[in-house]
Amino acid sequence: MTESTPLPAPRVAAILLAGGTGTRAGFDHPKQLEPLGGKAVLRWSIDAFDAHPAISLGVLVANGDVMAAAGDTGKGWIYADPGIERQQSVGHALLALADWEDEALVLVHDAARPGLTADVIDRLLAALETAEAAIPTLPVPDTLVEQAHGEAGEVIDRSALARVQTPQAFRLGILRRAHAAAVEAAATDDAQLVRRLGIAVAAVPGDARLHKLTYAEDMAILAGLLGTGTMRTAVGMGYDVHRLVAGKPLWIGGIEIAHSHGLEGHSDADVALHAITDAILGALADGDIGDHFPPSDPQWRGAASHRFLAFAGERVAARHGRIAHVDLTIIAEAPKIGPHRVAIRARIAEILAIPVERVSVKATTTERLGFTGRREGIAAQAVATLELPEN
Ligand SMILES: Nc1ccn([C@@H]2O[C@H](COP(=O)(O)OP(=O)(O)OP(=O)(O)O)[C@@H](O)[C@H]2O)c(=O)n1
Ligand SMILES: C[C@](O)(CO)[C@H](O)COP(=O)(O)O
Repeated sequence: MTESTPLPAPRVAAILLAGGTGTRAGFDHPKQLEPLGGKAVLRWSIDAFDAHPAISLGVLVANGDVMAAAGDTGKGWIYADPGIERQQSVGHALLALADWEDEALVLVHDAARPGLTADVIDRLLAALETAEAAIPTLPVPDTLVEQAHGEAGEVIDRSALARVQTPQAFRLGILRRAHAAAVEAAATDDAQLVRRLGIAVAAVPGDARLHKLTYAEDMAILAGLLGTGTMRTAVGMGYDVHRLVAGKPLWIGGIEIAHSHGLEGHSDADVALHAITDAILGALADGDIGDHFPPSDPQWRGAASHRFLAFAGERVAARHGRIAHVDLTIIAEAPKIGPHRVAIRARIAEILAIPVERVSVKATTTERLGFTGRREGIAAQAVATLELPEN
């Protein structure tokens, strides 16, 4: 009787799909390049595969710009051009693995899922000891209903459903067959194609951290899940002055106040909104109001200043930050601000799309001293407190 020798462990390749445009995320660059915790989203998966001892080769499917931004890769990586759809991108990666044996194993992963862990890879590879294909899944936490024309219909039994993540793990020969058979038939993932061959797909527990970046708001979820969501507090201050002249409308804090004089300026001269705009830009270290809306530019002549403030608020949102608080002090001998304070608070909160509780409006005189005391002008000071992601 001859003693049987154990078969050598199959080679394992990783296919990392970073060939999409990220249309739904709406960034001005592919979503896989969005920074997360100090590195691009796709870099998280590269690093996770690099760190896993079982994986001997990676295939990065990406165009030249994305590849360049991915930076240096550790263990062997080769590259493949993206296809029009995800399925074609996988097809290109399989061609890049043409000299690999059918018995090898392959993990197909979305670069848009940065929270890849060694545990998930281990579970998938363990499942391939007895199955030809394996995917990570998670239970469905919400009640599910059919819905049409804004009306909820029948409840769907969620105990029979699961959410499918990536990486998806396959015996390479099986994945090749599945893709060859599916040239005419699209599928949203690779496991579907394998099931169409009549081959069973094992389900292993997925991981909440494998949440997919699909929409811009997924970045905040990922930051929380991956522990990169540490925020820093940034404080900015703004100060502005405008001259009072007779017979002009007076705009302060986004509302018009009846008064004998109004403020003079290139725009509507809303001194309060200008101060807050500068405070927010200051906290962002993003220049000042004049950099973004130069007085020399005729398009801002007479402009309503709520546009400047809304712009500053949008800059905060674009950085995935939030406005924690705005504190405004208006310095005027006249008119009295007190009667208008509630309306000004509400208007500022509305422009910035934040709760009114995060807006403070105060007013003071300078006891008839100085230019404000002589009613020659009105000044405003503002302090903005922002919470911004560390990265
Ligand atoms: N032609 C494509 C399309 C998608 N992908 C990749 O497949 C993964 C999942 O696709 P999806 O989330 O749909 O990404 P996008 O196609 O970029 O997103 P969108 O549909 O919003 O444009 C992503 O990592 C994406 O980069 C790819 O490699 N090649
Ligand atoms: C592959 C996938 O991530 C599994 O859940 C998913 O099907 C991709 O879907 P998308 O609509 O192409 O983002």
